[in-house]
Amino acid sequence: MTAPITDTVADAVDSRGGSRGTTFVRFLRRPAGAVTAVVLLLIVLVAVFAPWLSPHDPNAVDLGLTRALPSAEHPLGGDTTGRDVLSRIIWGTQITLWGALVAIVTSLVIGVPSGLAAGYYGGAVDRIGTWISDGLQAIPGMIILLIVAAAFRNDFTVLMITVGVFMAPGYFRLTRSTVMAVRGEAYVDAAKVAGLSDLRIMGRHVIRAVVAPIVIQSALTAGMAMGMQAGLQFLGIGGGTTPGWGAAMNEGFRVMRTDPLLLLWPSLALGITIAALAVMGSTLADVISVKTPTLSRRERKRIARLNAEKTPAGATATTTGSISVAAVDSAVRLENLRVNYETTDGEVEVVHGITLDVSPGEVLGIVGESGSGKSQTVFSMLDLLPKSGYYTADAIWIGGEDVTTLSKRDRAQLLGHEIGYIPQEPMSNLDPSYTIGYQLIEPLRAVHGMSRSEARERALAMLDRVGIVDPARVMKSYPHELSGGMAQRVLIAGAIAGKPSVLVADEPTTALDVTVQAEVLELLRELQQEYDMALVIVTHNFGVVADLCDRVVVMRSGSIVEIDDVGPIFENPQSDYTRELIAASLDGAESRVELDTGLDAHAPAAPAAHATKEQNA
Ligand SMILES: Nc1ncnc2c1ncn2[C@@H]1O[C@H](COP(=O)(O)OP(=O)(O)OP(=O)(O)O)[C@@H](O)[C@H]1O
Repeated sequence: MTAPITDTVADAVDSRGGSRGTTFVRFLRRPAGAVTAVVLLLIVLVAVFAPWLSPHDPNAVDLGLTRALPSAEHPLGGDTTGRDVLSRIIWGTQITLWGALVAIVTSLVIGVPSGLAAGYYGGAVDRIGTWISDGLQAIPGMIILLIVAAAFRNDFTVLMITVGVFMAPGYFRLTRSTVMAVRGEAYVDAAKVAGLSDLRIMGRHVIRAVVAPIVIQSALTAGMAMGMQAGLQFLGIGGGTTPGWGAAMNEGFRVMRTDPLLLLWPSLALGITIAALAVMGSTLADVISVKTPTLSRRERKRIARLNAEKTPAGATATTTGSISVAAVDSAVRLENLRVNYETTDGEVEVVHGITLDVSPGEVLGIVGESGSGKSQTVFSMLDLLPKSGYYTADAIWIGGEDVTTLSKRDRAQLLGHEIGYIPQEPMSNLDPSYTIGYQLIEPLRAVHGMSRSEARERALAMLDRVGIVDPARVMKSYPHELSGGMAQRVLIAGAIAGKPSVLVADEPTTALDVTVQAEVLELLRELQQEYDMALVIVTHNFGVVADLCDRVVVMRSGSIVEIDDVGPIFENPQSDYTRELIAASLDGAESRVELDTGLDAHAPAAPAAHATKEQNA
């Protein structure tokens, strides 16, 4: 038996040095992250080394320097009272960063513990915390700041502490909602059961969930605090003799017409710092939320090779399912297909080595409960897995050719030619900005090399064929003008326009009104027979299976539990799971026969209790 693929991937990941790098490393790998890190580091260095970097005393007045233009000795010139602008900007960096730090620490100290307590305990603690937070937000902060400035003689640090108090509700709400989302997690219960104190659980386990959002929030709050600080200084509050950027902007603003540079320098300093913090916040959010970095093609091949090497000689990989015809005679054949996703918890295998095939002209149903791996199986067939996922397979045969040897590009060429695809959600698969005609004609021209008039003719014919009443009008319509049933017919028309030999339909009726489901299934059956296509239909409805399919694959938790012709599956299911699925699917549903003989011939809901293909033919 082969080693579990996840072990091998873990090995591979470890061999690359930890779980694909820390958040910080991933942040630095992004161009925006690297640039902002460098910019912010420089700003911090300027602030720390201000006494050494500043060429002059920032408060020293030299009347000869009044409004002086930039020169070699004073690279940014002099201000309105004859002080060196560069020195004041450098010292202003220190003041600005200090102010932001004071405000953030104050917000953190107030907002995070109170948010933790409110989210963790809920009830009265939460209510009181929320009232205070709402109350703080309702108070006009500027008036309080003016009072504080007057009471504390414009003390800059006290003012920034006050700014921090007004920013604390942001941290409170963020922490509270994050904690609420995790407080019911099994690991929190487990910690409680283990007898840990609430304080310890919050401090050790729950706080971990809030660290990432708080770091992001802090980057944004720092920018806001700097903006407020500059705003206050601009209004002449909290400035004093402190060489702050806001005070410099105030001065520059007053002489903007005659000495615009005096406004430019502090504005640039503030703008660059706030922009860097904002970009850092959004890049961090990106890095932290998108925790599914993709493995390169080469890496995936290496992992597949490592797995193969781990398989003992003579042993074959565990696989479920079976095949019915020789590979070259099949329309599609999957051999030992595995699908993996990279998640925050590492590599997860969601399809565990399945083998199945479809003959030309055959209808194969893939059934199973939600999450059983049906869609992942067909996405692998189509090579349409999302970036964070990948498959490995001994072979995937399409039209008698093993397509795993093809390049990504050649593989894509099969779509629309060899394989057609009908998705689950018709509306979201049509572009709202283009007419139906454009969306049908474009692929026929681009993929099938038809002229505009040929493509238009084919599109009209296909729309007519799928039962669209006024094709010429629908061609001019936009998706929002169509009903769900019409949209699905349009997509079916698009899928078969290239006359594929295999049509893959992923729950094609799930999103449709129950009254049109049967019509769409009927249409699929007709088209499949008319074009003699193999049809792979994903569903969790055994009624659909009974109605449409020749053979059925029953999937559960990423494996095939049963694969057989429709007759035997219904008459004598081998697995209890299949039996339960049939019972659940058909329980209480009217049969198609009952519906067809009923009053409304067009109202056959979830098709098909005990109907068979023969009965419906
Ligand atoms: N992007 C993803 N990242 C991680 N796991 C995923 C991702 N997409 C799907 N999965 C997992 O793969 C498994 C199979 O999903 P799949 O979509 O194939 O189920 P399904 O049988 O088609 O279900 P449904 O009938 O609900 O569409 C599920 O456990 C799902 O959580």
